[in-house]
Amino acid sequence: MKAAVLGAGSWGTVLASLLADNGFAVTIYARNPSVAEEINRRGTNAKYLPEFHIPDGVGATTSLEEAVSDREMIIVAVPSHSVREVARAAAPHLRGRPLVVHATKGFEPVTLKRISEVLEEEFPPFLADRIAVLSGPSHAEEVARRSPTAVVVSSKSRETAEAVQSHLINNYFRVYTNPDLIGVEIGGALKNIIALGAGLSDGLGFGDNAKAALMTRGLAEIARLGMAMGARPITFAGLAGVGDLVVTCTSRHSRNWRAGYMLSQGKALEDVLAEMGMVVEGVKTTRAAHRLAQSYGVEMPITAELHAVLFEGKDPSQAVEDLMGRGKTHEMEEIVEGWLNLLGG
Ligand SMILES: NC(=O)C1=CN([C@@H]2O[C@H](COP(=O)(O)OP(=O)(O)OC[C@H]3O[C@@H](n4cnc5c(N)ncnc54)[C@H](O)[C@@H]3O)[C@@H](O)[C@H]2O)C=CC1
Ligand SMILES: O=C(CO)COP(=O)(O)O
Repeated sequence: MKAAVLGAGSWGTVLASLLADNGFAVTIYARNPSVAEEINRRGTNAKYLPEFHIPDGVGATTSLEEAVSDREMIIVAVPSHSVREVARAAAPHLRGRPLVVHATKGFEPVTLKRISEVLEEEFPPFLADRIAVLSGPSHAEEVARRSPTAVVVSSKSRETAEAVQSHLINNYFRVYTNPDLIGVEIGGALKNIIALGAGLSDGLGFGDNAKAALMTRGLAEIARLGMAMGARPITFAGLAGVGDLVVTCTSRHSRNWRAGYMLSQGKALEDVLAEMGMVVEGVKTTRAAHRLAQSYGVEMPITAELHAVLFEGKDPSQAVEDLMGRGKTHEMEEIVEGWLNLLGG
């Protein structure tokens, strides 16, 4: 079986290696020729995964045509702002009916569309039921060392989700399926906002109470927007919801947490992003979620405060004070309502 992975960053490289472990011949599409050459010659991708040796069975190319033609499966692992451009360029070269799995956590910045919607628009209609999302708590650095990981795959088509599950699952990578495509995509995207907040909270010297509060109330607003956009509330109790939230808010590998921490130390956003050298999806997703919350009429106080800190120059300590000083409210009302709607509908 032959697969392609589009995007030679940390996640694309590790997913390609996972597929090679599962017996696939894999071609990574790398935009940067020196990265493709390093993967082919030395079996490394040192910028993103310093000590990782890419297994045999993985090669790289800078030709999108060579990467995608004649593949059983194509994994899209570029940042959310690049998905449409890459998909549009790949579309004319697709042959057969490959499974198309995206591993991108975010929304398209301008249109606010989910990534599977972008792929559906750019790929031929006969591939619409072959599109899936892979999400859940999965830092590339840990999958690289084959540390036990559990993730979730969703698609409009159960057959597609189960086919992807069969191709990706192995003894260190446990793959579940979930029929709620919208919820799985939204959980993976919105958790990055809360991770930025967790980094800020830790950097400001707040304790575990503060982080637990942020994660739990963060999950409440993720679920609130998710439900408004058509997700099932129960999805947010699973790997794409609470699972990913836990890993991203507590792991030293988290890019979004690290960015939040650096911001708390007084660094400017542009400097933080330049220093990271890797995509920090939560920044663009904060902007997207803030706009989505307004258009769906959903309250997202943590997201709104982070938006003010990132883009309106608000002092993080003031943001915390304003969050703590909000009017009194009830904890679970909207979630319970969502459940009741689900049970009734
Ligand atoms: N790193 C991780 O542990 C995980 C990342 N993800 C998600 O996967 C996506 C990619 O993340 P990472 O690999 O961490 O990012 P990264 O910053 O390590 O790598 C991104 C790669 O995409 C390439 N790229 C960007 N625009 C491109 C374009 N127009 N054409 C071709 N290549 C392009 C870059 O050159 C780079 O190689 C993000 O949405 C992220 O949220 C999801 C789960 C885990
Ligand atoms: O989505 C991820 C892990 O599931 C990676 O994002 P972070 O590196 O910000 O945690």
